[in-house]
Amino acid sequence: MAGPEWQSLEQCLEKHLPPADLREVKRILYGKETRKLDLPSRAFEVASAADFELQGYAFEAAAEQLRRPRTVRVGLVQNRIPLPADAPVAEQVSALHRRIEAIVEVAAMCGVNIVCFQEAWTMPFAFCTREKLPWTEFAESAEDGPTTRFCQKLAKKHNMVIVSPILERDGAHGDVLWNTAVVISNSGAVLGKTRKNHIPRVGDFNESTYYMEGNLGHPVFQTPFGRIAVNICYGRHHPLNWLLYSINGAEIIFNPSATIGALSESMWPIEARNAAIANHCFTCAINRVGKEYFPNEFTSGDGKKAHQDFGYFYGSSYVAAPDSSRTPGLSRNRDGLLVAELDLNLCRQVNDVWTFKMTGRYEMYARELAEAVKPNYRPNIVTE
Ligand SMILES: NC(=O)NCCC(=O)O
Repeated sequence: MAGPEWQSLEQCLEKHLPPADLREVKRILYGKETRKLDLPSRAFEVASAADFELQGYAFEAAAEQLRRPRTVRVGLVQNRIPLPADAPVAEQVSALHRRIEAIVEVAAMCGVNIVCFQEAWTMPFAFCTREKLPWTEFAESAEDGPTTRFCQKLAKKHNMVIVSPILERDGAHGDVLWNTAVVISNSGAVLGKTRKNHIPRVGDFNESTYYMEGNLGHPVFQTPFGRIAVNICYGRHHPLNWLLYSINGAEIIFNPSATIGALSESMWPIEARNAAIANHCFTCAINRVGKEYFPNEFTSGDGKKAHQDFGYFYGSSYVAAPDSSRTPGLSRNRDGLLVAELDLNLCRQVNDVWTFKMTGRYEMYARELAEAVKPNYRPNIVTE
């Protein structure tokens, strides 16, 4: 499996396909072409000096007579950890704050209204180790921890909604941990929080060692820039999880993730895109970048040798739209900011054409599911 030397699917297609073939391949793999955003040259200069990639695209909707365009710019941030995983905890957190602050400055230059960071962005993705200390020391209060306070300042300064996925320490309930995304309003107030509903039990993703499945349901946050929800990482494999955010009115669903190539790279371009189509909304898939090495070896419980890394986090963050179009991905190997301009009117326009909300048989599914979860359920299999 390719590591950082393989930059991206897009770069490979562009390098090898003749233009006519490339057009057709892109039509199928990426849908209607997204327009390149004209971002300020200063933003590109700052991004380049700070060694991160900047890309911008716009999704368009048809003009309506009664509604004005509902245009919003989202920013997706992917990054590697700037310090090694065995550096002191406070230094790692501080280095990540500085890195994200620099990227958010550029997001502000690009007119971003809502920015979302990657899953557990203030720490290395240490859940593979199954060790408690020092990793649990990265957990913070969602309401008033140092990272939330840091994000509040940024949100207010840039008039930007910030989605900040962290490892949460819940002091009000016995100091337990959660995998949480804090949503901070552009006013700087904490609008609320949402928790990861599905915990992976696959490969080295040993996350149930640290926290349990979220207990906050499927909240949707009304912001001045649209209704948003956060489906954290492994939740993207669960169509009903996306559905319930959509049923609660989400127009944009962020999917902050941490996932590796050997496990999920072939699923990555499909799942968030499919969710955008199936739920008539925009989805924003964000993945971290690079390899993270841990001080102590761990095994994957598969009879193979112990090792000190998880595998390769392949970045490739992208935005998908309800009409099946999507942006190209950020690269697999660099920190990056993807800016996407969305016209939220597209959600209802596609809904009116494809009518999934109208043709979905929710009452039938609800009835049958209610039966299927009963312990004495007998599957409805017809035999001769
Ligand atoms: N962080 C996380 O839930 N990763 C699980 C692996 C995957 O969903 O690809």
